[in-house]
Amino acid sequence: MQTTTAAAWKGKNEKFREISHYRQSFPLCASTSSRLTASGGCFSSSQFRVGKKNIRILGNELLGKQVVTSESFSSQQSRGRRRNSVVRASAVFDNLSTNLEAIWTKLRNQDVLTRENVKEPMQDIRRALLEADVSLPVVRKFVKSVTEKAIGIGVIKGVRPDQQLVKVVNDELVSLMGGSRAEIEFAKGGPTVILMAGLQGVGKTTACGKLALYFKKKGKSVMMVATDIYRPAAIDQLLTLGRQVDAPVFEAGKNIKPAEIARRGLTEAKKQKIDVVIIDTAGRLQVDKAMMNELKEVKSTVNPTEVLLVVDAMTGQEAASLVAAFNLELGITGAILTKLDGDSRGGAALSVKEVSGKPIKFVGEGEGMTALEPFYPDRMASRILGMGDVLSFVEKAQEVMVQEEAEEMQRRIMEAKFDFNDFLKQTRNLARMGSMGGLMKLIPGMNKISPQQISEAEKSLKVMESMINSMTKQERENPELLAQSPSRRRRIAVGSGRSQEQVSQLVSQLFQMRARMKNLSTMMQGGSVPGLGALEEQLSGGRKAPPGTAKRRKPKPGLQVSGPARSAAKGFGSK
Ligand SMILES: Nc1nc2c(ncn2[C@@H]2O[C@H](COP(=O)(O)OP(=O)(O)OP(=O)(O)O)[C@@H](O)[C@H]2O)c(=O)[nH]1
Repeated sequence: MQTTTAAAWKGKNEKFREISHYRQSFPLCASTSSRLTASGGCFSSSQFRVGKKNIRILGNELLGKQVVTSESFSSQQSRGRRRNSVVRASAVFDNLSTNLEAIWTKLRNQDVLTRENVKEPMQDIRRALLEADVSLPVVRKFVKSVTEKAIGIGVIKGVRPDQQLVKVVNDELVSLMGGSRAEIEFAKGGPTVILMAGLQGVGKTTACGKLALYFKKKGKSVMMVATDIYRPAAIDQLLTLGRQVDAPVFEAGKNIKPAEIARRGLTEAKKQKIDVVIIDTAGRLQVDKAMMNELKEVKSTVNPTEVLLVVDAMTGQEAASLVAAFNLELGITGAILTKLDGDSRGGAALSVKEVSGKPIKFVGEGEGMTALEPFYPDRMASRILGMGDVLSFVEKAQEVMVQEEAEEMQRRIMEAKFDFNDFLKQTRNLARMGSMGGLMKLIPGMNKISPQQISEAEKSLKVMESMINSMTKQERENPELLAQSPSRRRRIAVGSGRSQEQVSQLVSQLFQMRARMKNLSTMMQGGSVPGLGALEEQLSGGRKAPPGTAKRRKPKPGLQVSGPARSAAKGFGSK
């Protein structure tokens, strides 16, 4: 039978915690009318009043912490039918997925994505994300970034604008959730120590058991350490879970400081040559000084490899703020998002990384010990959009387009016809790909470029774009006109708000690029790529002034190009 947990009642969480604790601490139920069994469970059919609702308890489970209610039972029954892990996580995003689906249809009759026609879908996306309980600053940033990327795409042959938008939204969702999977760090020597932190009832102890099983399946030996000396039955709960997953639990009773228990546990684990030590800690109703100090003490005592904050998905964007707060106070390495199988709207999964800077490392999707999965941003994004086939179709079409463009570009390069239109197209292609970083990595020999150099290059490309936009059609197609005419260069400088020196430099760079690219293509045919150093220099923002530009001590009105570009630039320049 499926069960709903005490904490699984959004908004009634705390009440249920109380009930849960009553059930462990006192022989009477919270309703005062039902007696508890000796083991802490209710007799069946007890009544609770939570808010305005009467909740009837139908049965009790392990450790008196799980309750099946009349209300939860029917909804759980229908949910139970869909109980494989993929579908369970999708269920969290059901609303968001449905809302997004409706949005794509609004673009069906468009030819291309423009600032105007994406406006309405973007407002809808904004609303859908807010409804999913994603935090407002995150939503704003997301919408801005999707808009910019969407309108920069242009036409991709055979791909509809709505499909393009799906792809952009997918890519942005992935990057919002951290890009790639954040793995658990393992200690270089000695046991890997994982310190678990979190508020009361979020699923810390359960997550300890789940993690223990996860590592055991990976062939590691695991020990759990019980340092929650405050909650009655917390130690028993961990011992039971330990038996369930077949992992030893270190406990030293309740009359000893948590940091000392942790220290002794670690010593014992070292003695037994245990690979992974998971330390369960006490939760509080809210972040308070005493809790933080205690955690800090445990942390400094055991020097953990990982500090994982367990947060409840049902608290939505609050979960994200909590991760940020704990990170500031304690310093954490990541989060475990629990109860993603519940009625949450998914906002936490989307907000945590952006709000806190810390990744979600695992998600809990049920009460059972196997209901824990590593968090993969790309898989989660696909689940939200549910459009895997559209995504791969757009990717394929983009590849084909890039290839066709590349072939055309290559032809023009070979013929030394690379002009300012090509230059602009390339600049826009780079922008369309999000960041130059991704592209650079694909070019052999270019992956050594630092992110700072890439961002400088991106800035410098923007400057270039502004100057090219001030050129006439003729000048773009025929850069020789600019090389020969200082007055044209002056006009462009005024029009683009740049200096004449910058315009001269740009013109000079184009000729150098022409020559180098020609060089490059000849070399590539011969199998070597020695010209990349020069290209790298070009793209890193022209830090070194190209020879023959206005950076020379005595700028000349015409342009001269030296080095490898000399042959191509021959004939242009000077008055
Ligand atoms: N549905 C669902 N329930 C969960 C999940 N993780 C934990 N729970 C349930 O949430 C309740 C609280 O879990 P615990 O592990 O006891 O929470 P805790 O954070 O250790 O609580 P304290 O020790 O009091 O701070 C239990 O009933 C768990 O079965 C999950 O991923 N999904």
